[in-house]
Amino acid sequence: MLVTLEGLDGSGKTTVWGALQESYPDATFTREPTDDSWYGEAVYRSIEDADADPLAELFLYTADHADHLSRVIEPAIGRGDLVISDRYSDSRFAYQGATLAASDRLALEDPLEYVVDVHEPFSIEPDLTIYLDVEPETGAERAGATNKFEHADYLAAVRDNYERLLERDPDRFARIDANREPAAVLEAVKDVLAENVP
Ligand SMILES: Nc1ncnc2c1ncn2[C@@H]1O[C@H](COP(=O)(O)OP(=O)(O)OP(=O)(O)O)[C@@H](O)[C@H]1O
Ligand SMILES: Cc1cn([C@H]2C[C@H](O)[C@@H](COP(=O)(O)O)O2)c(=O)[nH]c1=O
Repeated sequence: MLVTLEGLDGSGKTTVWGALQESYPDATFTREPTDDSWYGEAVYRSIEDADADPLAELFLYTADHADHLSRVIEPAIGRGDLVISDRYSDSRFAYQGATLAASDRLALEDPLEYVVDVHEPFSIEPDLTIYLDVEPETGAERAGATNKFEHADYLAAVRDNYERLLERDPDRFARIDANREPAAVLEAVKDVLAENVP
């Protein structure tokens, strides 16, 4: 079973993901961007480059995802593992959807749908996506505004895209109010997992 954690920068995904490792010691815990491949390294270089080409950046993230799928996710699912990923394809749909919408790089009618279509032929849809919903200002403040994505205006556009994704796929997503204190957020996530993980 593939479970993904999604949300804005500073929503608390990594905090929750770390805490869940105690509750699910046999699960495969993984993340995007990956932190153990040269594809992931290339993505982190792009994140640090304020002038990165938005289309090139989309395909760097997507290359990292393709490698992540074949190297980590598919083998783990093949073994029957529970897989819990800190960010996955919805991050691309929401973030690169917003970046492409703000750029004149491509005249796309619907950038989010374009990014979804790029993934369609090869990616695997999660069974469950836990969306940590936080106000963009709170997310930016918690994240420390250290990179080009961690700004409230941009995160507001990303949040609008997440809302679209929840609307088009309500059965896959569980929304958690992540404006609350960490213990309350973790408790709510554990409840969702207890209801959904066999
Ligand atoms: N519910 C919470 N309330 C207040 N602070 C929180 C909460 N959850 C996490 N934090 C703090 O906010 C900061 C960002 O948390 P975390 O790295 O877990 O977020 P994230 O969603 O993984 O962010 P990013 O996507 O930028 O990596 C950390 O300092 C963390 O301790
Ligand atoms: C997977 C993915 C991530 N991003 C953005 C979101 C963050 O600002 C950075 C790094 O992620 P982290 O969780 O803070 O380590 O990258 C993105 O724009 N698109 C993606 O697909």
